[in-house]
Amino acid sequence: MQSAIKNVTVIGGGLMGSGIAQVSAQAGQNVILVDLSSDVLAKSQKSIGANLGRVAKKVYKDKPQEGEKFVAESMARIKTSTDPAEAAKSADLVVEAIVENMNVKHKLFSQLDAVAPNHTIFASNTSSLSINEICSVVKRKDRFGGLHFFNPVPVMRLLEVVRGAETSDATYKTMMEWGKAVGKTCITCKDTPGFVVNRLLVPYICEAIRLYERGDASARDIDTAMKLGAGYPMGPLELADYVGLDTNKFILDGWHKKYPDQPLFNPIPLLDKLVAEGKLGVKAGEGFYKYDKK
Ligand SMILES: CCCCCCCC(=O)CC(=O)SCCNC(=O)CCNC(=O)[C@H](O)C(C)(C)COP(=O)(O)OP(=O)(O)OC[C@H]1O[C@@H](n2cnc3c(N)ncnc32)[C@H](O)[C@@H]1OP(=O)(O)O
Ligand SMILES: NC(=O)C1=CN([C@@H]2O[C@H](COP(=O)(O)OP(=O)(O)OC[C@H]3O[C@@H](n4cnc5c(N)ncnc54)[C@H](O)[C@@H]3O)[C@@H](O)[C@H]2O)C=CC1
Repeated sequence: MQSAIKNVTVIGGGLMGSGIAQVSAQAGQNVILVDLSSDVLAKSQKSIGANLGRVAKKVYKDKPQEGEKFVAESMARIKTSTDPAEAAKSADLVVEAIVENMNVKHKLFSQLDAVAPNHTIFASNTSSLSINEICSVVKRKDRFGGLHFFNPVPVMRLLEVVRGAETSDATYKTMMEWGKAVGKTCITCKDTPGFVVNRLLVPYICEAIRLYERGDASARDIDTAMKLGAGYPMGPLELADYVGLDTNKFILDGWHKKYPDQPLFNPIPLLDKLVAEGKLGVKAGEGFYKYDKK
């Protein structure tokens, strides 16, 4: 699948941004990966190299030399920068994957809107914020939408393409084509809380935490139940630890504030307690389970 997009600027070089940069470069796009921290960028490049190696091992199983060439060429397509404005100047598409905070996203997009070429499409990878609210600060509302990837980006095959109230047909079509070009199956979402996946996943995980909090079953049994009884690759509490309990809480709190009458979004005392104790899941070494710290 051809895409009109050739130059992609990915802003935020953390977990999601590095994955988005990887799949874009793998698909032959020129990428600039931006973060405020050059340490983060160095770490991202390292993890992208390792993950490309995993892909190469699989795709070029019997042709190690071609595998090495694939890794080297993909890596060469990724430049890095600590200057978002400068990096947006050559972009056909900007994908934002910075911290999940409306004010910070507003600040970034208004800065980019002033310098990016007219044709440049802006997209946010937000998992829980409204696309219409994020794009309220830019003039190019017709060239703005959501491109919501899933973690781990190189492995998860879905891309949610979110149409805001003013996203044009042309922008939507370009985003869908680009998603296909980077190897994803795209679905179309409206700008509703959590789009499709997180609107279902967040209440599901929260109900699992409430079930455990009530003492109805052990954490292990809840996870085993959903893996063996419903065919999920991870149980809900394992997934909560994997995503990060702070992220779970952040999303829940934001939605509770916005939709106080929706009981599914009510706060969960056990989740609040674990986060207050710093038990944030895999990244902290402990959440519902204990992990070796990386
Ligand atoms: C309240 C909730 C709030 C959520 C809100 C925030 C989040 C969001 O906005 C949206 C999200 O992302 S939600 C999370 C979505 N992700 C999931 O549900 C992951 C579920 N887990 C899995 O699929 C597998 O356990 C998983 C794929 C992770 C690991 O699979 P395995 O256990 O089988 O482990 P492996 O054998 O190591 O890996 C399987 C294959 O994948 C390859 N691989 C893994 N990581 C990779 C990476 N980073 N890059 C490239 N390849 C990678 C690995 O090589 C292996 O390949 P094969 O050898 O061919 O099988
Ligand atoms: N973690 C997950 O499973 C998923 C997260 N998302 C969304 O993706 C976005 C990023 O999430 P993660 O990658 O998990 O976060 P992360 O914390 O791993 O990475 C964010 C990066 O953005 C950088 N950053 C912050 N402000 C910046 C700015 N103004 N300019 C340039 N860089 C800046 C930080 O230095 C950090 O490296 C969030 O909106 C999140 O909701 C979406 C799908 C899944």
